Amino acid sequence: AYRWRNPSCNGKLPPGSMGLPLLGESLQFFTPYTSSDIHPFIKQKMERYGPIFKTGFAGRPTVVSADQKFNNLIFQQEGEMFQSWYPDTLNKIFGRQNLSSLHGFVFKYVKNMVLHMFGPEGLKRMLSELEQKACTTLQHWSCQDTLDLSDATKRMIFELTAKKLLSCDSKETLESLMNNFNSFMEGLISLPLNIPGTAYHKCLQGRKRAMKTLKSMLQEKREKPRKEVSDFFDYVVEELSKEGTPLNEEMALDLMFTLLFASFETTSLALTYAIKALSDNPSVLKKLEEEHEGILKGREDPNSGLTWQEYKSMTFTFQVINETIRLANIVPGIFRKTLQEIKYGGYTIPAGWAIMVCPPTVHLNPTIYEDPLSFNPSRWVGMDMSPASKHLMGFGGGIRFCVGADFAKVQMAVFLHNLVTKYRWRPIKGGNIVRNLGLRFPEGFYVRIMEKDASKWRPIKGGNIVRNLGLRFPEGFYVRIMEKDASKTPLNQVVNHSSLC
Ligand code: HEM
Repeated sequence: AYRWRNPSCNGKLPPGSMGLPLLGESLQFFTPYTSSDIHPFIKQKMERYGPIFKTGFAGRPTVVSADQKFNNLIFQQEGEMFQSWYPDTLNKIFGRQNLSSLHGFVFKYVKNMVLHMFGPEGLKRMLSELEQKACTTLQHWSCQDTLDLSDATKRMIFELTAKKLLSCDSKETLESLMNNFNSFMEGLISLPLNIPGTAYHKCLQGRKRAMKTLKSMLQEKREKPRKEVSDFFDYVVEELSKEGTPLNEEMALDLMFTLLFASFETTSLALTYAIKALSDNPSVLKKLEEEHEGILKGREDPNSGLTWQEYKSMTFTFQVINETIRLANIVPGIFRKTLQEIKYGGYTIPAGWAIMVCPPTVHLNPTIYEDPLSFNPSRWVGMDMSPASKHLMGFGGGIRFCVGADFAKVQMAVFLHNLVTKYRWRPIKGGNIVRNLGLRFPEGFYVRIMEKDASKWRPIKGGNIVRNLGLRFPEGFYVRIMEKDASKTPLNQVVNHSSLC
């Protein structure tokens, strides 16, 4: 305990406290919180010790950095002074392979995949596939009375990613893979107690089952390799068949699992956050709608799909995405370990210590972003929009910068384009909507999102009700009010609001 609390060092260690032996201050760090602000634990420590402080995290002495210059040094010196590192519990969960050792493959293969998809023909196909997925998903969503946005987005991105990575179309396989990933995610940040019933146990079981599915898919692919490489799994199979390749089957499976994990949870969270932020900020939504309506108006053929030029012209959309990445803080901590003794800012950090770069401390710093907690995409006008700028590290930085960043942005932009040009929605939570609407609908009524030409539905006419409802539907939109048991209400039997008041 003494040695844990007083680590040896050839100089002055950053200030801070180490917490309990081994456990350190992990529990405080993982305390859930509901605000969009910096984690209260980090905030408290920064106020007390400044932007660089020491703590104990996941069994390791750790230095947390909220210092911009130090963050840059950490990203730029990857492989020299610092190296990617994940807490040991994560390595255990992810299998025997250290995730870091997969970096070379990840980089090469994801680059290949992206190049393949984003080549001259690939690009067109990619946009059309993404748009098709957005259209079918939104159609499905609009047929439901209400939906949990976070779950629904997750499902959509998972299906899309599984298709691009594995060409997996089978509903059952997707369902089972997704369930296993969900179990995995739920226990990823939990106490490592491998006893049946615990979240950690479910997490390990989820991973085990998902790996089994991936293994049988890989075997199938190896038995019947395709002539043309069309998904990411094909690249892996091709590489496995090469003589002298350092990639083995176990690493390949770890890689597939990691990629599914790295891409679906992050992108779906970002999209959910964007839609929520748009709902909460009507003026931003209006501006976004205008940009996308403009794209539709500028088309010669109104039925043609999105083109790359159109995508590139989405200036405001990119600002919305940047603002989302800044505020959503999807990856709240990026981990490294020191390969040698580091001297910085008068402090000495011994070799072998963990370093945690904390992006929210930069993203929510009021000296960089005025009124940092407000969702204001226009703040990006004239700012460095590159996703790897020193003020935006949602996708990391340096050589480990997220290889899927461009892919994630295209997915988000295409989905938002289809959402704002064809649909309207309203956030509801339980019976709240009844009170929020300002009308006296009985508790339990729902408002449904509709396609613009819902002409068969009985209209509650005029802009008045729209304004009264606090909804921002343009004139001529229809609102369908349904009884709770909407499944039994025939489409043409719509309740007029006046009869409910
Ligand atoms: C909004 C969506 C996303 C966010 C916020 C995000 C965030 C990040 C961050 C912060 C890193 C740096 C990790 C580090 O330095 O240790 C990273 C790396 C990475 N991301 Fe993403 N990511 C997103 C989407 C994706 C997608 C769609 C893919 C796959 C197609 C992907 C695959 C990867 C990979 C392979 C790495 C490199 C891991 C390594 O080199 O160790 N990510 N991502």
